[in-house]
Amino acid sequence: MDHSGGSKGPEKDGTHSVSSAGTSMSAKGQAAQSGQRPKVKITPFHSSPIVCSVGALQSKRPGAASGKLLASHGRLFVDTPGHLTAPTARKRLAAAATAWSSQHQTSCSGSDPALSAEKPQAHPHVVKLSKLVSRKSAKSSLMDSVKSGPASNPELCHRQPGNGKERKIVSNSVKSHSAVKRKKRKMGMYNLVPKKKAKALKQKEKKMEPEASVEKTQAAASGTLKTGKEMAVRNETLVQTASGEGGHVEYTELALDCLDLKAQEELLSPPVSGVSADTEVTVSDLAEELPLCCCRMETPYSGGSLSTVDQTCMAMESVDGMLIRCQKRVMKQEMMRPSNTVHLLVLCEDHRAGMVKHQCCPGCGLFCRVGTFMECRPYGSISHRFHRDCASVLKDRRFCPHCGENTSGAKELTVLKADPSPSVPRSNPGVSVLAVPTAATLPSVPNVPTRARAVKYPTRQLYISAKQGDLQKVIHLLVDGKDPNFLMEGQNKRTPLHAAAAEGHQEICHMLVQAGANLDMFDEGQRTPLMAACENNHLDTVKYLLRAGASVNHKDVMGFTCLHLAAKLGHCEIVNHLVSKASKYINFQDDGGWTPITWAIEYKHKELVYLLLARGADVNIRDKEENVCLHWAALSGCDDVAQALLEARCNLNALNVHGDSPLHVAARENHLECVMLFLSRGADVTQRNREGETALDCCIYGSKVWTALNTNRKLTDARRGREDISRGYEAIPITCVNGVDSEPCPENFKYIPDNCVTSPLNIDKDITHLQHCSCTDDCSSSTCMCGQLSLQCWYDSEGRLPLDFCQREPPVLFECNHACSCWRTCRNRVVQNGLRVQLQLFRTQTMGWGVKAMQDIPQGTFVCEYVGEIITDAEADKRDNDSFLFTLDNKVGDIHCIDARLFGNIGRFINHLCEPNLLAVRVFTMHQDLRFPRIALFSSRSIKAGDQIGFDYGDHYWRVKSKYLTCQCGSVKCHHSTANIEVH
Ligand SMILES: C[S@@+](CC[C@H](N)C(=O)[O-])C[C@H]1O[C@@H](n2cnc3c(N)ncnc32)[C@H](O)[C@@H]1O
Repeated sequence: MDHSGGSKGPEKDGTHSVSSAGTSMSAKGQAAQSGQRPKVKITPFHSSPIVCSVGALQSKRPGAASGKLLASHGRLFVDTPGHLTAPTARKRLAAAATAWSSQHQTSCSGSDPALSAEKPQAHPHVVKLSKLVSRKSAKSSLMDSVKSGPASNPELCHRQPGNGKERKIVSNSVKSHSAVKRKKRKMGMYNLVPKKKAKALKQKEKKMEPEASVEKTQAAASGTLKTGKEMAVRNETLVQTASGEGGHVEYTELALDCLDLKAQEELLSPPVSGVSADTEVTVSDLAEELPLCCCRMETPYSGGSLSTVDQTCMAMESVDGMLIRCQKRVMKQEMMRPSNTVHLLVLCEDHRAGMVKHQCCPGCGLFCRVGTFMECRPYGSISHRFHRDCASVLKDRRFCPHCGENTSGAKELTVLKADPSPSVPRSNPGVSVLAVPTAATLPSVPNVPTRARAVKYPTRQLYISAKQGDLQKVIHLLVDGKDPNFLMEGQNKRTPLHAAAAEGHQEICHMLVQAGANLDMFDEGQRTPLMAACENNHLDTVKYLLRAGASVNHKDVMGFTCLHLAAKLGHCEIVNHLVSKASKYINFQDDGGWTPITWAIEYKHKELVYLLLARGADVNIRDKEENVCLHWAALSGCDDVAQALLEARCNLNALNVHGDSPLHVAARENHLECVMLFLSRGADVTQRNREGETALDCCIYGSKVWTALNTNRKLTDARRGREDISRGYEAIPITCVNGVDSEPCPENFKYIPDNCVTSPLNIDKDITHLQHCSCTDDCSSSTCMCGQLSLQCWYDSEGRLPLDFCQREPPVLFECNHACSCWRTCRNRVVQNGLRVQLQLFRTQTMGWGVKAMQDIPQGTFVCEYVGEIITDAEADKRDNDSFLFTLDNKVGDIHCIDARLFGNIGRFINHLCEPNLLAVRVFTMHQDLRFPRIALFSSRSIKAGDQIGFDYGDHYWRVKSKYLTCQCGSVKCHHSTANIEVH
């Protein structure tokens, strides 16, 4: 490339040797004579050897240098599933259904304003490209690794609801068993049966059967007694005052824990039919024993430590269609229930007392204190309360579910307001309306025929019906005693609640929950019913499950939360609801380190991305490959999402583990819009990844993305070059301007701040050969205070040469260096400190590029060094372009040159001035090999800001060059212009 700029004519020929008095340039006359192409070197010095410095040559002195609750809210039903007799279930489910409807009505909220969050403008550059260069998503690879299945996950195994629960139940039985041994309880698991009534019942049953299945109970009881004896059964006779009859009634209490486990199970569980599905059972199968109450039974609590929430009474009152749950604090953890057809309850003292008084209906488990209910008074003052529909039915005859007495003697009572009974004070602050309110909008519970179980279904039918949304059948099956927590084989061990939630059958969900379904059961993938509802976009079901107490922060085997699932699938309303309920989970990371917004970005759910941004999603969270959200936007090619992320301050220059920036990813994926956006935001187009690739290297050659990147790089280089041609290598940036023509900033050389060599020159840098200063104090000008003068300091306190510095025969300067005893900050170090004045490369009118001062420069100031490639004179002769040769000829040994043609600094652009303001001085700093001085340019007079700086190339130079070139310095005193030459 042409650097000569305004230079006129060829400059690469003519061998000359010229010297002048002040400064000189030399040309090789011998070479010219031998026919070689002449080389002219700038030699502004006299041809005298370097002998000026005091002691410079004579004093080389060697050696002188010296980083769950398993149960849901209000549900501790972790033992046996609820077994509902037909009327009980109907009643209870109807109440639940009423409650459901109200809840359903009140739960559906409107959309969130966040959904209408500000949407960023799409980037105007929209050009489609054809080919994608993609790398397998790290996400998929990580996903693969995560998909190893739940079996490998210890937490999953631990939480396997089926296994865990079964183990737990067994464990608890054993635990309670051993607890009996350890501790004598006053209230144990007593089966309180009035002897007489038991006898009466037996007689009645005898009359009624033969087909009645009392045998079953008897068998169990028999087993009970047998085992009870063996286990030292505690038999007690209780005496109750029967004021109505004025006599005493004897009750025999049998401790249930004296039963063997199998017997207990038989007593506490519904009859398990071995009949296959769809097989009609016989009449004898239909016969059942009359279930009597166990209001005085108590079961030790076995669910571990209870949370504060669960320390409240679980008693439910039914008042005018409203279910009201007592929330008083419980004092005892032992559980009670009115019959084995309903759940075990932890009760407050009031309700414990009410339970013992038979005020809780064995059919539905609701307390009978307000409203209309039946009262059986078998013995005058003894009151058994139950609901009309909850009476036990046998052969179309109805019996008190507490004692088995015929209900013909029972009376219907209506208590309009709170029972004045002290057990439940009217103003009891511990009683409140449940979070699940009641209303009348639930589809009416179908009328399940009492005892009409003509068909037995397998438990799995409950799952199927729940999935199909067959509410009637679900209720029927629950009434039939099917386990609502049954794990469906072949369906990832999901429960009926999973199935109902996944299909959005919230009314079935409610029935299942009411029947004891665990809200947070995991399937094989460690997913909960809430997750199933979220994944399938059933907002109402999600709302219901959350209100019912489902946990929102569970993670599945891949670490997904509900939010991840909903975000991945773009379920905006679900995400909005989840975030509104539990915003703290918005930045949860799954096993790949991805947050919900990462998934929304990757799957291009723009509205969802905006929603999550508005909700405060963190866009700079790193995934396991160190990607931030912008990497994923670049991968998906959504420039408007990328823009929104940038506005949310996502890091444009974030690098992942591969060293890729978002620009790399967008370029590789050929997403032009994203590439343009990133470039417009200042993405670093020169950034290299770990494979050394820039974004330009990653894209398709010749594509529009390639064109955009290539153009940008050129512009970037040009801009940077204008801003600082030294590329940051100088302490002060050197700007480049061109107000003359269209010539761009020079790029045909490599800017180097210090001289370099391209072939070995054996510069002597032996420290023992270095002159040194022994000053331990400040090195002062002219005279070293240490008294062992070896280096003379020419610089004044401002680091300038003195005004009387000999410009005609400038002395050679030796600066202090590492061999000296002084500090690095000593005064005798100027040239080695580099550029300190503001300079600018500018385009001259007649001399090509030149250099100007951008500040006032006092005389004697070090301005810059002439830096280039140090080559031998012979090498210089071989080179074509001599425009940048500066000879180091010092008459001491081999001649060398500095060629700044290929490697140089700002000095290479300094022109010749016939009235120079710079003076070239030979300086030694880090070595003192006299063949290789540094060429330092000092101001020979004061320079004004804006003045072009230049030195005298020497008469020799012009003698040679005048044939081809006339000086364009413009000085009235110009010695080398054509006119002046003619004058001379
Ligand atoms: C070391 S370079 C200086 C930078 C040069 N002007 C450029 O554009 O790269 C020396 C060359 O600059 C040009 N030059 C320097 N001083 C000049 C002057 N006084 N008159 C004419 N040309 C000059 C000549 O072409 C010379 O060969």
